Amino acid sequence: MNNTKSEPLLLINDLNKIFETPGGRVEALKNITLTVNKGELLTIIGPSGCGKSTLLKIVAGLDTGYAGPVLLNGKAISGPGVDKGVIFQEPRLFPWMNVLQNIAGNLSLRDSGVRDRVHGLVELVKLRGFEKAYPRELSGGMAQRVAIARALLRNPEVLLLDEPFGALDAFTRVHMQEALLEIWEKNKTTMLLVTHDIDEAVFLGQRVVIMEPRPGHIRSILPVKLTYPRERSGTAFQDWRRTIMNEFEKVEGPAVDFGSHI
Ligand SMILES: Nc1ncnc2c1ncn2[C@@H]1O[C@H](COP(=O)(O)OP(=O)(O)OP(=O)(O)O)[C@@H](O)[C@H]1O
Repeated sequence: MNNTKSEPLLLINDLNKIFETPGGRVEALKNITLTVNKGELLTIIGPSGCGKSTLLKIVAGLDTGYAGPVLLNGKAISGPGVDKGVIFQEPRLFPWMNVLQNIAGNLSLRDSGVRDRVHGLVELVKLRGFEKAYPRELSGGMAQRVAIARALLRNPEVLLLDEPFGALDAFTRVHMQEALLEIWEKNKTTMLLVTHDIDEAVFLGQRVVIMEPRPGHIRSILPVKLTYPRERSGTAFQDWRRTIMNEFEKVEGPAVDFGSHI
């Protein structure tokens, strides 16, 4: 399935980001140009320090000190907001709130509209039966699904996922990748997902952005011309994995995870 409309949502044009540090200037991002279409699922991969998180933070509006236009729906991103959902490696749930309350956040569950939508999201992320559970009672994968539901409740234009499954064991990670694809196919939310895992990048991405460090820049953007669901053990998947891997082997920098699949 390919639910991408060729309508641009995110336009990044010659983005440059420099950190001034006591040790000198760090060119975290250099000449980043990227267009992401509405409904697209894009994965970003690269060795440590190539600027993946910095790029995501800028799109999230969490870092506004950069040069070069970054436009969401034609408007410059000027700060964080509910139109940009962010998922980090750790789910960042409130320990004193149950699943429903964590998803609702500052929205009142007494509002029947909110309640209905929260319950719909509980279904979507497959947490029925755990509505009243507290974060300490959830597995890592379940907690991450709560975080995704919480972001989706706000109807974000784009969901930004920074190594969302990096802290999970390989088995749970594979399940979460499948769950995320299901959510994406049902909800059609545009997603940018940063990962260290080539398998994950190829399994999820319609396009894979390969970044390189010092300075952080895009080395290449490769389409993965495979329909969903993708069969990891299939020849076509392995061929695409090899194509991305071949490109990746040219990247300089610390090693990445070449295979966390089970
Ligand atoms: N707040 C900061 N102050 C100074 N330098 C920073 C800051 N944040 C990031 N950097 C530097 O910018 C570069 C890119 O960092 P970034 O965290 O975006 O990389 P990354 O690709 O996400 O790495 P990782 O995969 O390890 O998370 C690195 O050299 C890093 O040291």
